Amino acid sequence: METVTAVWAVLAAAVAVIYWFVWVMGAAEIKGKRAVELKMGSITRDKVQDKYKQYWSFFRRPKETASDSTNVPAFVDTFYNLVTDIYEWGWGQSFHFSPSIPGLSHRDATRVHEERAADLIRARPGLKVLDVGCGVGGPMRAIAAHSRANIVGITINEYQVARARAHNRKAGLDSICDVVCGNFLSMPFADSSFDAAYSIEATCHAPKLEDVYHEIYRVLKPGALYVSYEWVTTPLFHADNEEHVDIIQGIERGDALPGLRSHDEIADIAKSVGFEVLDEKDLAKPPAGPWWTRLKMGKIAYWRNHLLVSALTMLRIAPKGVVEVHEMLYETAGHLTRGGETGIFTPMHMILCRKPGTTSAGDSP
Ligand SMILES: C=C(CC[C@@H](C)[C@H]1CC[C@H]2C3=CC[C@H]4[C@H](C)[C@@H](O)CC[C@]4(C)[C@H]3CC[C@]12C)C(C)C
Ligand SMILES: C[S@@+](CC[C@H](N)C(=O)[O-])C[C@H]1O[C@@H](n2cnc3c(N)ncnc32)[C@H](O)[C@@H]1O
Repeated sequence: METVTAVWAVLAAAVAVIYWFVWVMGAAEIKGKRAVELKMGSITRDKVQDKYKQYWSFFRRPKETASDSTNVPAFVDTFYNLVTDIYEWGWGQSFHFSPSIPGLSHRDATRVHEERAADLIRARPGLKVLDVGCGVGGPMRAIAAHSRANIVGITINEYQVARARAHNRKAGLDSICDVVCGNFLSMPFADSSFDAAYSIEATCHAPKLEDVYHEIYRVLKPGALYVSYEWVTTPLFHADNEEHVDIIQGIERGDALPGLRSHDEIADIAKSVGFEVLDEKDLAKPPAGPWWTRLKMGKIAYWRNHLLVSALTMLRIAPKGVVEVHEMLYETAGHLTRGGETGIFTPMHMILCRKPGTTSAGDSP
């Protein structure tokens, strides 16, 4: 009898160990980050909690300084130091949403959404394409592999540059993918130096959309195409509805956004900097499958992750402050899900633009 119990105990322990490695730690094989490797970007271990407090102070600023947007890039940089590793570990190398597609994994649905952007700007071999707000380069690698175009990404966050470059090398795409650290409101690139550009869920961090669109317009060659997936409120949002306002403010606080824009502002802003608008639509609208189910279906996973980050912090493997950041993200996931379910918010309002003029790149198929 004791032997049977012992065998069962050994079997149960083996299953637990396999579960731990396959589900908890093993995710790193696909996503590139293990729970035990959670750092907080370029922030030193002892400064994480202070930086987290500093992040929140942005939302408590007095009214007089709220209109001063010069500190936004620094606040966004702090945010990405805090969240980049958790995003990579818990979501993957592409820091954006995508419509769910029946029969396809999240990974494949993500790739389809990224390839759609590449096809819209007609990315192809020999073109030099700009990725505005590139994160750790998930979209860049998918688009480079799909189109064989040369991609240059820009991100404000130094830590992401290092991560993106390491991933590019590992994927064997470093000969056609490059990443620079810089502010997309004032880019270190010459006028008319790119054949095409895209931005995926990144320009929402700009205090004024016209500033980043103006920069993109400047660095594009005449005739070049630009596509963006924008975070916006939809026509279903009502500013006099308390629940709506609560959801939108929750999204802004948990995602380092200086203020969400309305869907009907985007095309006017693009036109105001000189672009022709070729197409505009909410890619989340049916028949597209809901983008928020991936967030919602993970409740059990969130609790497992919460226990894991708490344990790693207690063991001093992860720095103090990771639990707070993880809790903030958990709350944000709730607000994003409500935004999707109510239909008042979309993270994929697509706008396709063209810089007027003629070029060999943008015009030919
Ligand atoms: C475009 C932006 C980021 C969009 C998404 C990639 C991220 C938004 C919310 C993030 C997450 C929320 C919950 C986390 C969870 C608690 C944790 O256990 C694992 C990671 C999360 C799933 C995390 C992953 C990335 C997001 C979905 C913004 C910033 C403009
Ligand atoms: C949500 S992530 C999306 C990253 C990438 N597009 C993707 O889908 O994986 C937003 C990105 O925009 C970048 N970003 C935000 N503000 C920026 C700024 N002022 N200049 C340059 N990059 C910025 C962030 O550093 C981050 O890489």
